[in-house]
Amino acid sequence: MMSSKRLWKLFQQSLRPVAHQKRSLSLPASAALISDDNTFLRPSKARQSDVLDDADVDEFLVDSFGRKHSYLRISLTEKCNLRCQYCMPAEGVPLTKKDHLLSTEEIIRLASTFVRGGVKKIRLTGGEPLLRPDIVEICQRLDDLPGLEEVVLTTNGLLLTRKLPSLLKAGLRSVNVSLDTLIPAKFELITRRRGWEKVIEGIDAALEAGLVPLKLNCVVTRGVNEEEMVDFVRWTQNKAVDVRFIEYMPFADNKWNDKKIVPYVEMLDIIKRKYSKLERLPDKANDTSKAYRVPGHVGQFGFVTSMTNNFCGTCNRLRLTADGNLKVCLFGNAEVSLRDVLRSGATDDELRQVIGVAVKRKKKQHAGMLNIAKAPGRPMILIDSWKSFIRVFCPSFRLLTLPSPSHPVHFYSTSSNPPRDFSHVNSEGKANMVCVSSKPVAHRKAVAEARVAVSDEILHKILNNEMKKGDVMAVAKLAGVLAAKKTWDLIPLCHNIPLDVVNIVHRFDEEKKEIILEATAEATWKTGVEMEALTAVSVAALTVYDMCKALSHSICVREIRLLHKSGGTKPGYDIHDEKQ
Ligand SMILES: Nc1nc2c(ncn2[C@@H]2O[C@H](COP(=O)(O)OP(=O)(O)OP(=O)(O)O)[C@@H](O)[C@H]2O)c(=O)[nH]1
Ligand SMILES: C[S@@+](CC[C@H](N)C(=O)[O-])C[C@H]1O[C@@H](n2cnc3c(N)ncnc32)[C@H](O)[C@@H]1O
Ligand code: SF4
Ligand code: SF4
Repeated sequence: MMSSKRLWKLFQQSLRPVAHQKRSLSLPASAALISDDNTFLRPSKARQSDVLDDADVDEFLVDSFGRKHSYLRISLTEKCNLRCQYCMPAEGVPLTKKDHLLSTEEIIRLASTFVRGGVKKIRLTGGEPLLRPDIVEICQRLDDLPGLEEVVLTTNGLLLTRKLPSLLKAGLRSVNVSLDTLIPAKFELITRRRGWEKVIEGIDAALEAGLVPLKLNCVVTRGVNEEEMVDFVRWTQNKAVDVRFIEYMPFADNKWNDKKIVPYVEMLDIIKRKYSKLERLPDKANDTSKAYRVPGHVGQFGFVTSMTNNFCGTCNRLRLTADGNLKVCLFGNAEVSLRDVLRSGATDDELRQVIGVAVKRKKKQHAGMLNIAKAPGRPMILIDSWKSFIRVFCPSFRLLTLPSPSHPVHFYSTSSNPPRDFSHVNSEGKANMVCVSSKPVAHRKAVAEARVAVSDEILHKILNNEMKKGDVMAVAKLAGVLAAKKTWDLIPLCHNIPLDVVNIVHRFDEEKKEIILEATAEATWKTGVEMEALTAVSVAALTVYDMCKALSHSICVREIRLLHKSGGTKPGYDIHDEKQ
């Protein structure tokens, strides 16, 4: 069988001719942009319409509500050169170690898996994406991916003037720039840094380069900038900008309470006081923004209403954090580490499988305003939102969600500093299901026992089958057999083994007042059945408890243990040998 490395190499090689061919295409007049050194910029890929075509999205990118995910947002870094009050603490966020972040190659590899699955648009974000030294290379290599229609970027604009020419050459198609105020001193207050003039320069550079309409992101916060909205709307008179007023999103870590939110309807009212006649523009499918225009203005404005009027029904977005976690929802806490899956040498199919499981778990909509406000982490900068929670409440916890039985390669990692001494968690903190593909099929047998200590009265009633709930031992044995068959469902890293037989017997030790349950499991397979035998007696013993608990709660399940194990390649185990 071809190794995944070889497969990947072949895949990359197969991309090159296509990429070269694309660069030699003649430039459509509308896309002809001239850079500052007077050379033609890289042609943007042609798009049929403003709406992403999601017709050919593969099943693994379709969630259980039928939403097709054709839009991927990749956070390139957690670092930022601003400290916006609503986003970051003054001291910045704790940074992930460099080798735990996705490398250039890993970003491209993961992106290509998504793109081959039907992703048409990739937005680079962060942190501040322009701080990533390889941003131009990433842009260019993403643009080379056949099937990807556009690579776009969200930035705070500080470094935009400097980086824009090379980014455009690399194929960047559009930019969203964040700007919350038109007053330089207020900029410093909101972002805790200087640089308003640089952002304005960046905006002008983008407009001059023809990136119109240029989307501006303006987070509106009560008591800070809501009165400035009319000034922004005035800006749209002569500038080809689309100012999006964003409802401030509260979350536990940004320490601002939800009273800071200015709801969409209130924002609209404030603007209408100055501009009474507004034109409501049609919203594009999957748009986060409700669009308006003052009649006669060149530009437009809109509202991103995540808090009061969610747009989850048409959500087509997935996110990749800088350390490689897939977030299926901005506000979801469960993340799957695609970096870990990738670094374990997974094939493309395995990656797709893992992504598919996560996508299928995507919720219908976000958890509502109040729950969002309580959510740990910083959803907008795409850092692992559970890190802080786990560190505080459960420092040694590494495996957030355990593997789904039907999807063996399914790693949920929450830490970059894993323990070293667990056999089923390797040195990178990954869940490690032992591969048994090379093991021989052999007859295997295991016997386990459990003891249940009961009162005289209970023992007497069981012996005489007088318990009100029914025949205790018959029910317990049945429960044990069912449990054995479900062992791989219950014990996370157990294999699914086709059992030949499970047999449970019991005897009474009247002197010790114990019921002794003994389960034998047998299979002809590649791996042993001791977990099946142990699960069988455990559940049988618990069922005895359940059947009898009306009479006493001092029933004690004890000594669940393996008595015998044989078959396969390793020497057998027998409790009697151990005693000798
Ligand atoms: N609820 C929710 N809000 C989002 C999501 N993505 C972006 N937003 C909001 O949109 C704002 C602007 O984000 P941008 O990075 O510019 O991306 P965008 O507006 O989605 O980008 P395009 O629609 O591609 O232009 C953010 O501040 C969020 O308020 C999302 O998936 N869910
Ligand atoms: C997290 S930033 C990353 C990209 C870049 N640093 C920037 O600021 O554009 C992406 C967008 O999220 C927005 N954002 C951050 N925190 C937010 C919050 N608490 N509520 C609403 N939007 C927020 C920012 O204004 C920005 O437009
Ligand atoms: S919103 Fe963007 S610019 Fe502001 S702190 Fe967050 S990541 Fe940095
Ligand atoms: S909150 Fe989640 S489901 Fe709703 S639009 Fe955002 S990412 Fe999509």
